[in-house]
This record gives sequence, C-alpha cells and structure tokens, in this order.
Amino acid sequence: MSGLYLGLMSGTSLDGVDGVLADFSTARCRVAHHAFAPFTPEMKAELLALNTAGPNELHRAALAANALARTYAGVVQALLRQAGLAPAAVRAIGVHGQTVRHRPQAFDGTGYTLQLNNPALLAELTGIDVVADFRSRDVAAGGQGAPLVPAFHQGLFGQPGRTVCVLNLGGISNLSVLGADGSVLGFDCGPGNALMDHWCQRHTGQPFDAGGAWAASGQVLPELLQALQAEPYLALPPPKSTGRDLFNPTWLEDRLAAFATAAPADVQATLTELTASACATDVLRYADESKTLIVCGGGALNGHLMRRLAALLPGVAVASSEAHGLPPLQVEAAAFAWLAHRAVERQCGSLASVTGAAGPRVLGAIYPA
Ligand SMILES: Nc1ncnc2c1ncn2[C@@H]1O[C@H](COP(=O)(O)OP(=O)(O)OP(=O)(O)O)[C@@H](O)[C@H]1O
Ligand SMILES: CC(=O)N[C@H]1[C@@H]2OC[C@@H](O2)[C@@H](O)[C@@H]1O[C@H](C)C(=O)O
Repeated sequence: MSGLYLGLMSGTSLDGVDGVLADFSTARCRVAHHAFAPFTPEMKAELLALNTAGPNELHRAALAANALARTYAGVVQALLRQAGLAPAAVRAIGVHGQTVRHRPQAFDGTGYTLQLNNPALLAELTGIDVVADFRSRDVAAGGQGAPLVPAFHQGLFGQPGRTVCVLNLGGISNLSVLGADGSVLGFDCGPGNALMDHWCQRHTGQPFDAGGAWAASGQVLPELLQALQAEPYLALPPPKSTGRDLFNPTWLEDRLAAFATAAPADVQATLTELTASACATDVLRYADESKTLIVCGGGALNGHLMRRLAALLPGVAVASSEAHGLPPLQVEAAAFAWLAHRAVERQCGSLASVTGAAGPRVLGAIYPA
C-alpha cells in the first residue's frame, strides 16, 4: 500500500491553502512537493465574516465549504501534476478545513470546534480517499482539539536528551515543547500574525507586513503593549487553545480605544512585540532549559519578528524550520498528511498531554474515493 499522502492546510491567517505531498513509507517523513493557492479577496472576506455570527449562516457556510473543496481540489491537482502521479498513487488526503469557531473549553457538554469543509466533494473531485474533521474527536474526549501538530513536531524535530521548542507562527501562535525525556507539551500561546495582518491591511492595503519592515519602522508603545499583555488568556496554564473567537479586530479596537492618536506604524511595532513577547515568555516559562527554538508558519518569514524573538531569548538558537529540514510554510500541511496517515492506519494522532483529553484518540473521519 502506498505511503504517499497529501496534506492540505488553510489556517487562521486566511491567506489561502498550503498543500504538500509527503512520503511516510520510511520512518522519517519526506516532503516531496509543495503548492499554495491564495484565497480570492471575496473568499477571504466571506470566511472572515463567517467567524462571527451573521445572517443566513448555515447556507453561507455550506456554500463556503463547497468553494473550499474546489480550492483544495485545485491544490491536489497541482501537486499531482508536479509529481507526475495519478490519483491512485496517493493513499489519502488529509484536509484540515477552515476553522470558523473554536470553543472547546466548556465542560458542560456545549464545547465544540467547527471547521468548514466538504470532504465528500473533495473525494468526488479528486478520486482519492479523504480524511477530515480531525479535531472533534479530541473535543469529544474532553480535550481542546488543538493544537494537534505537537505529535508531528516530536517525530520530525525531537532530539533525544535535549529539550527542543517548536513555535508555529500562523494567524494564532502555538508552541510545542519536546522534552529531553520524550515528554511533549503544547498549547496556543496567543496571537500570531492575525492582528498584525488586520492592522497592516487596514492601514497599508497590504495583506501582511512583508519581512516586518513596517513594524521595524515604528516604535513599540509601552503602555499599549502592557494593555495588550494584560489579556488573561496569556497567563492561563495549559492545556489551552484559542482562535479568532478571542483575538479578533474587536479585541484590538477595545484596547486601542485609549490610544486613538497612536501612529499606525507604532501600533504595528507594538502588535509584533506582543506576538514576540507572548511566545518568548512561554518558552521561558515552560522550557527555560531549551537552547533551540525552531520556528515555522508564515511568521518565520517576518525577519523583524524573528529578530525580536531572538532578542527576547538570549542564549537560544532561534531559526526557521527551513534550517531544520522543512520550510516553514510546509510544516502544518505535512502534519495533516501525517494525521491522515495515522487515521488510515488506525493509530492515535493526538497527545492527551497536550490537549488535556481523557486519552489519545484516532482522529478524523474517512471519506472513501
Ligand atoms: N514574507 C513574509 N513576511 C511577513 N509575514 C509573512 C510573510 N509571508 C507570510 N507571512 C505571514 O504568514 C501568514 C501565513 O502563515 P501560515 O500560512 O503559516 O498561517 P495559517 O496556516 O493560516 O495559520 P495557523 O497556523 O494559525 O492555522 C500570513 O498571513 C502573513 O502574516
Ligand atoms: C482550532 C484551530 O484551527 N486551531 C489552529 C489555530 O492555528 C494555530 C493554532 O490555532 C493551533 O492551535 C491550530 O492549528 C494547528 C495546525 C494545530 O492544531 O496544531
């Protein structure tokens, strides 16, 4: 049976879909191809709108899920073309879907996490088995349903006898602490790029602050930084996860109200510092013995953010995951290819030490081709 899997990730940044072709036929995961399809501005706006309550949500969510499946299918076709493969050569596709609500915390049976997706349509369009809905089983078992990548990080980046930290800087930031003794801790630190992207789009018309150049041109506003850092989520102990449900434009506007005259570039510098300081504080809090921080996700391409992280973590080697064998925009997609592989093999994909679930579980639902 083929060890080739496709992984598709469209995350909280809402920039588009990253896809990889990965080979799990040997012990070490090998990523052979990468493709990216940006969301159109209309699709991005609709997905963003669906993150909050609005009119006729069920119908709009179903249409958005169909559009997502077609975009995912385009990425699959691009990867098959690149690799010169027929659909039958691929064992399965792991597709995350688009998170529009993430509220797992309730312990009264009302907790849930919701990823828009149409895996049946994706199976129909590609002729490949599809694995989807990776988070809800962990939530059903009392877990956060996120983050799920720490188990994959451990296999890829873990080093026996040394504690290694892996930081994903997506729309939200999440940290994996891969302990020297094989233990794994993981949780969402807080904001990643989402607030910076929002501010940048609003004031410069650009979807993100390329290289962090705009933030680097501003000055951190200490009082604003303090107000942002006062967010109680940042001090909560793990297990914990968050999303746009909390860190959204309304959250930012509420805190900016007292800083109406602040220069936009200074706010961008401060938002970048918020992400850097929240993540660095967590590294020091949960892995102060670690000398290695591997950074993945699009934030690894933000040079200013990377320099701020390094400055806040003296003695720690802060480097992009590229330097450790896998480019930053491929890590999460590869994780979902791996999670599909685990589901197909009926192996657990989650770590109860990370999500707080009653135990590890086989994650995902399989839609045969
Ligand atoms: N050259 C760059 N300079 C600065 N930032 C960048 C650059 N390239 C990408 N980014 C940032 O990375 C983001 C995309 O990152 P990524 O694809 O890892 O996020 P995601 O998968 O949507 O998020 P999540 O991990 O939260 O699910 C962009 O929205 C942008 O903020
Ligand atoms: C609910 C949800 O979509 N969570 C995402 C989000 O984006 C980053 C962070 O918040 C992380 O917890 C998770 O994604 C990665 C892939 C994960 O599950 O590990």
